[in-house]
Amino acid sequence: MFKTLANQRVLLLVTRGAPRVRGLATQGSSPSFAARPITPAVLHLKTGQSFVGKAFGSPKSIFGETVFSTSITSYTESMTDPSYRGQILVFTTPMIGNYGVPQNTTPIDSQDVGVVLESQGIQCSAVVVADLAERFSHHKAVESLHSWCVRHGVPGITGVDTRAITRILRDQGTTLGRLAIGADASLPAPEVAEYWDPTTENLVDQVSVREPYTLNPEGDIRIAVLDFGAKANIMRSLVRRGASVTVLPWNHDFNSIRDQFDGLFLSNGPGDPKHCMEAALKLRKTFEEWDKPVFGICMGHQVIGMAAGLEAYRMTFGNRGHNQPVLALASSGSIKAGRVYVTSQNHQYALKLQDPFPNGWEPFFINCNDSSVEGIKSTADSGRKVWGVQFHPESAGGPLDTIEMFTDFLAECRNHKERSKIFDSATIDAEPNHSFL
Ligand SMILES: NC(=O)CC[C@H](N)C(=O)O
Repeated sequence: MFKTLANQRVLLLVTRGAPRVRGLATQGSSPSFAARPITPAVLHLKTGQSFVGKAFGSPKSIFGETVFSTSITSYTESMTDPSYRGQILVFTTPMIGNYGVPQNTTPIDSQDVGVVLESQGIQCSAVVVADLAERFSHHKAVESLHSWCVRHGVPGITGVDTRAITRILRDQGTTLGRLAIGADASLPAPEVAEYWDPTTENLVDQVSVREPYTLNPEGDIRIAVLDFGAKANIMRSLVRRGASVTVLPWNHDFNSIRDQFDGLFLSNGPGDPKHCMEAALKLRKTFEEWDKPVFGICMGHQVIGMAAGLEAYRMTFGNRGHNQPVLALASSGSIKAGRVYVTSQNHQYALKLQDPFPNGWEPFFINCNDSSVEGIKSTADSGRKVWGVQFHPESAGGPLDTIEMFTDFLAECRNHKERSKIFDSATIDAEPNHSFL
């Protein structure tokens, strides 16, 4: 009796659900679906393991660094994050592609950053999914994950056990890989020496903006962004809070123009932070001579740490996902000491927790899973307002637990600007009046 009722309920749900699914199909869903011919693909790891599957996206073979992400949504945002440059991205979520890909352009005006996703195109070298959704459905979707990858020349493999790959990567760490497509898939795995290691290159230089540009020039405060491979949502988060944002190349001589700005922001970016030592040394000079607020995210946080005298190291498999818990060790603005915040992350390197911390600096956040440093800040008595966080407060995708850190940063920039105005007028008033001499 119970069984029959339960079955009826299931049937009811199915029939009730059907018209809604048909309704959606008229907009933003797969056009007429035709099965693609099967192209073989193999993912080889430098350590000797190989995984056989089916190709999708661009039919070309590539090398890269194989990493895994535990995020369950936002494959479009992750794939356009410049920090994934040079990486073969394995999604642990079994089915990827269900909601397709949106149009990635917005009308460019001074308030907008010109893209809907995190950059103009796909940044990772390849994607690895257990089960590619060939059909998609979303009101904003204009194409499938497969066709988007074809347009951007990015290959993918599906039909492989991403749990098995992830367990290998968790045990042995992020590993160099080769995705072999089509005829290449029947060739033997490459020799160990053939694997290309993207971290030997300065990837930041490949993704950073070439020429400075300004968004929202009417903003009440001027923020300079050093672009190490910035996600678009960082610029959106600053512009939406009223700031004028000038994006500069990662190695720009900020010190020569710093007086035009009310604050400095250092973005995320791909690869090994040691390639950004030049920026860290310039920033050290900034800290010595300029007391306006500075905020950095991910690579930006690592550069702040190196400028402060901390060391960056390579983690075993890094943290990539949208569910990383971090514990705040200090209070600052919207952040309260003792609280745990769930964060979005994508990094392979971290700052070393050293004891004692350099003078004028303190740990700000710590990762609840692996105790890695998740943030640093200048101490209250340092005379500076500087924060660096390893996670992404702007998320895209991921939780918005720490989004108010942008408000905190801009509030400090506005405070500093106001204080300097008062100080400047007080200085002018206090100047001796020589007119009677
Ligand atoms: N998202 C980032 O900025 C990453 C920083 C650096 N490339 C790392 O992997 O640690």
